[in-house]
Formats: sequence, structure tokens, C-alpha cells
Amino acid sequence: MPSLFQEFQLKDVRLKNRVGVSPMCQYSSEDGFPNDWHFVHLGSRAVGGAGLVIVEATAVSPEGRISPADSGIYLDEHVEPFARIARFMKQYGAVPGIQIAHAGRKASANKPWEGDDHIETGKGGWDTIAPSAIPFGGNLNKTPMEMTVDDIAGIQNAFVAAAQRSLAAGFEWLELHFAHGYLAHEFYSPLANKRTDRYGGSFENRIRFIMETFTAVRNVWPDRLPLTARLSVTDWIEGGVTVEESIELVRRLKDAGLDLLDVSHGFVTPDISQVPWGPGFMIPITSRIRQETGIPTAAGWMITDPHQANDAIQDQHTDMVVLAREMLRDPYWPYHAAVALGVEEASEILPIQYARAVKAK
Ligand SMILES: C=C(C(=O)O)c1ccccc1
Repeated sequence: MPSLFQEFQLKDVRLKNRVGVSPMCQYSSEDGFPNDWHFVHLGSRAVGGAGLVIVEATAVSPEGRISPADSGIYLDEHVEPFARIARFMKQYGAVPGIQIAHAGRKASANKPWEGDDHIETGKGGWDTIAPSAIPFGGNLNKTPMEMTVDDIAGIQNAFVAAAQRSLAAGFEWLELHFAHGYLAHEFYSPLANKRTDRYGGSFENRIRFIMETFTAVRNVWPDRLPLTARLSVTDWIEGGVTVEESIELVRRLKDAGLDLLDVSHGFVTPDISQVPWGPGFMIPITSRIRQETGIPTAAGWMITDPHQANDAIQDQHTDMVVLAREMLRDPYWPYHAAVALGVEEASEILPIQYARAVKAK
């Protein structure tokens, strides 16, 4: 059986294969509520054969949404609409996952197809918060309010409550969003965090928000279920976070109970000129982190080809792959990958309603 289609056991959860659907913002909610769009978007990728489907960055508080149309799990009323989606995904063989997030200084923005820029406070937008009163830049030039220590505690409590609601909704895989220039990454990166208190300056201080938040969530998330994190392990920019620092951070998170790292990069400033874009460009860094920390990993970014994905796992660079745009292009990518890799009875990766017909010539 090709490595990509071997099962993956993490704590009490078993993925039927090593293919994950990355959390991808849909900007299609009202007051955070998922709707039929999310049901079809996520359900179809479970039907298409992915072993894990992760719901998009879901805000832990209203002002933590990237846009007013982001999903959220900051209300108890959000639980049941998400539970309907989680049940469907599980029924059709995918482990239901969710990413919980706070957008920090990148919040209060228009949808990407409506400008991707900040919305004026009071005109549909809101005041943003961040470790320091430093704007992201580019289209997102609002100066955020520097968070007080009480603000920090409040957001950490919101992550805990969001984790509890995610569990109540039936999710079995939780991913904390520590990447892409959102709040947790803003605390971690010296490019965004200029604080002089216990949350800024030294590495120890810059990882404090991440460590405290992770530990608080671990205390309420059942040990039998995977608690994971997506981390920007490098900023690619002089003065930003480095892979070496991130290896140390991952070691500490692993000691605190991290079950898997979803390895990502960048986006704490608008400058992406240093990113070495190319097919599977994050696989070597993922491999290094996996080797040097011993943490199970998910590798993403420009992984599109079944052999590319299978080789990354077979060659022990990663435990699984998470696909984003390729899954938008083809929700049935796992099935097509199974055919390409010569998996016997590949059609059985699909639900019984399709499998027999698909198998027939
Ligand atoms: C909308 C994003 C997310 O939710 O992480 C994002 C942001 C930057 C790069 C990739 C993805």
C-alpha cells in the first residue's frame, strides 16, 4: 500500500490515509455561523476521500475574525451548526478537525475579493488588538491597540472556551492557529512584538502567549484526541522568527502535549519576496523539524502531485500532507491520487453510493 494511503494513528484517532484538507477561509459566514456553503464545501472533501478535513480558521471572539464573514465559535449557538458538519464528515470517513484562531492586527478586513483591506471602525469594521501598536502594513494599515495583560488573559480564556465548544460540536482534531501573521504569531515574531513586559523581547517572553494558550487548551482538550498547532516556523526576513528558534519552541510545545505540528511559514509582514516558492518548498524544513524534535508533522504548501506527496511520507520527511488549493481544484484528489498510485480497489475510497459505479468500466 503506498505510504500516502497507509492509516495514521494519533492518540485515539485513526486517519484512513495521510491526506488532510487544510483549513481554508471561506469568508461566507454571518456572525460566525457556518451554513450550507460550509456543509457542501467541507462535506464534499470528506466524500472525496480525505482522511482529515480541517474547518477554516474559526474565530475565538468576534473581533478575532479576519473579516466580518469569517466563521466563529465564540457563541454556544455556533456548536450545533458545526456539529451537523462534523457528523457528516465523520459519517463519510474523514476525521473532523477545526482550527481556532484570533486574527490580531489583521482582523477587521474585507473579503479578499472585496479588497482584502481594513474596514473602517464603525462602518462595519472594528478596532483591532495586537501585542504592539504596530500596523501590519500594505492594505492592512490600521494601528492596533496594544493589548493589556488583562486583554491577553481574556483572549486565552476565549481560546479555551472555543476548544470546549469544538469538543461539544464533535470535532476530534483541534488545531491552534499560531501562524500567518495572526495574533499568536504576532506575539512570537520580533517583527510584530515590541513589548517590554513579560510578553516581549526575549525568546522566552515572545513564546509566552503561545505556551500559555497551548497549555490552557491542553488542560481542557481530552488527552485521547490530537491537539495540534499550525506554526509559521520562519518569517524568511532578517530579524524575524527562525527555524532554529522554532525547533526549540516545538520541543517545548511537544513537552507540553503537542501531538502534531502543521508546518507553515511567513505572513507576519506584507513582504513575501524572500519566500522560496516552488513545488513542495516547505518539505525540507518540515523534515528537519520532524527529525530534530521527534514531533509528528503535516507538510503543506505547493503539494499537488500524488507521487510528490507519497514520496514525502515514504522518505520520512513528514507523517502526512495537508492540501489547500489542490483540494479546491479537486475535492476528489484523494481518489485520483489512489488511482495514480495504483491502489487496488481505489474506488472504495469513495462512499458506497459512488464506489461501484466508479469501478465499472
Ligand atoms: C487565510 C489564511 C489562514 O487562515 O491562515 C492564510 C493567510 C496567509 C497565507 C495562507 C492562509
